[in-house]
Amino acid sequence: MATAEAIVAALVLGLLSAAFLVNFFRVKLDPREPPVIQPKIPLIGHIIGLMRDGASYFEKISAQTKSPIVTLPILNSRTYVVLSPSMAQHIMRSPATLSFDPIVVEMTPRMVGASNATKEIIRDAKAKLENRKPMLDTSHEIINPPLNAGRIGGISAVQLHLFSDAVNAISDGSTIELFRWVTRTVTASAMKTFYGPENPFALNPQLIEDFWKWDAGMPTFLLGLLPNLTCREAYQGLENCVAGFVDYIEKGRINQAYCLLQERNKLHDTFGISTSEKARLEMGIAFGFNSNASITTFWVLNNIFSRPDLLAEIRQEVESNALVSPDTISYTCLKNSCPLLNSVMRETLRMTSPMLTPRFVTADTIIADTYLLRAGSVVQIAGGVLHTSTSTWGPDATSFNPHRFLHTPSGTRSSPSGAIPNPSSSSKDDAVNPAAFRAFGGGLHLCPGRYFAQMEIASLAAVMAMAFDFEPPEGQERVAFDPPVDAKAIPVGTLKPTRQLHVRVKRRQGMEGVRWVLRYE
Ligand code: HEM
Repeated sequence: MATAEAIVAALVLGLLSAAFLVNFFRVKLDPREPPVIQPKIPLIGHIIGLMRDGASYFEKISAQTKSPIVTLPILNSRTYVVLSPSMAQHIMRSPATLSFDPIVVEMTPRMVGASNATKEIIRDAKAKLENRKPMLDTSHEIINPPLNAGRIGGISAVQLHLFSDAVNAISDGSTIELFRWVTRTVTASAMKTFYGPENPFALNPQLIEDFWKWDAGMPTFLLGLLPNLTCREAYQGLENCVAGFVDYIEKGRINQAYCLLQERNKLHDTFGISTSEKARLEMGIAFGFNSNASITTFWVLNNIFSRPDLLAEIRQEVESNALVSPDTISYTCLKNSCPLLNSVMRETLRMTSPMLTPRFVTADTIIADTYLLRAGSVVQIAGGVLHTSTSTWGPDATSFNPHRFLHTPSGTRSSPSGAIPNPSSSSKDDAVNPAAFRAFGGGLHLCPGRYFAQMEIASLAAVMAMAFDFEPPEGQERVAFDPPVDAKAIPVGTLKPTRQLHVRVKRRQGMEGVRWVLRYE
């Protein structure tokens, strides 16, 4: 009996202490904050959900509410999640207190394994006291203008030349794993274009593989889960690339790089960042150059080649409007005169880039004249939810519709049959709010590389469509298109396929001898 009483007492005590701990840690919410979605397991339920379901967890959250923004209590803090395009617009219009910079300060060093000292340099807390621009503002001013649409002609020409060489080098009838071929081709080319012919990846091509090993471990790096112990391959990949960049900087080869990289290197020198730490920061920007655009190109190729009718239409469009001589494709014509190709590219981004565009709340902020966002919290825009909302895109929101962006870069709502109304018959209500398309983020930090990225994706897709048929590899009856998207991944960027896709690349009949030229103008 005494033992039973002791057990009951211990259980009661345990429950009381658990209740005390939950209450002690439970975040104190203000009634003006967005509606709260309580997790099933107190304190950590949302963390478990996010780890388990990745970005698709937000779809589960969205199904529980009609509110345009919600509060998720996590431990003794909260995260706000935006679930509507108009609320996303409000968030993007408040960069003074909903800032990307603290996220960059926290995440960049984790991503590239930089030291705390570098983190503090990036934070540049003294800037205000010293009455000068913070380092990240200057960095922004260095990086963004040379990536503007009007200034990328030179680097685009280099990149397109390298793409043409890579396409012409494919031997007729060979079998390639498409994801690997595209990502490695784009990486090798972009590194040459941005860092010059003696870039570390050109001198040691094994670093291209190391880069992608690192890329595969990115969620672990960003979550700070001790990548040196928990994902050794990705960690070693990063360290190898960093060593390559150290050598590159020490040998003065950064002087061969595109202007923004040279200026950025000088800025890092001004702030006293050491060579090894500068090398790590190069990996941060190389991620921007290499990752999302190449993964998107893979999906665009999959989406076009898996639909014979679409492939025929795209070939017709390119041939009529962008083939400026029998072997030459002009990107300017692809951009201006190939609406179907551009629509396919944006639709592909909608389906595979559920970006979260996080912002840190630096001071209490009332948003949309209604909701209080508390200082010290993070607000994220659930790109996946916005990209698949039937009320925004129409009843076929979760499927690929190549015509969705045919008439406008923001997209048009589909009819119940899946048709996209053409502009003459469509009403204003059919136009999709531009804030619903989240692939390139938005506001002050809207991706500055988007013009370059679209040039890469459209050009590589067009030349592959013109040059090749994709046939099943030997022993396979058909090409295994449409590998499932890794929807449960924490969306660090464009989602990857969950399996390989092998294709036999056959030159098109009558075009066997063409040496393709991609040019910018
Ligand atoms: C399909 C390809 C790409 C996608 C989907 C993409 C997406 C994004 C997104 C979502 C952001 C954050 C925006 C925000 O928080 O509002 C971003 C930022 C950025 N991207 Fe891209 N990106 C792509 C390609 C590129 C390329 C090719 C470059 C460089 C040439 C690049 C350079 C950058 C830079 C420097 C930033 C940071 C902007 C800032 O801090 O203000 N991106 N990108």
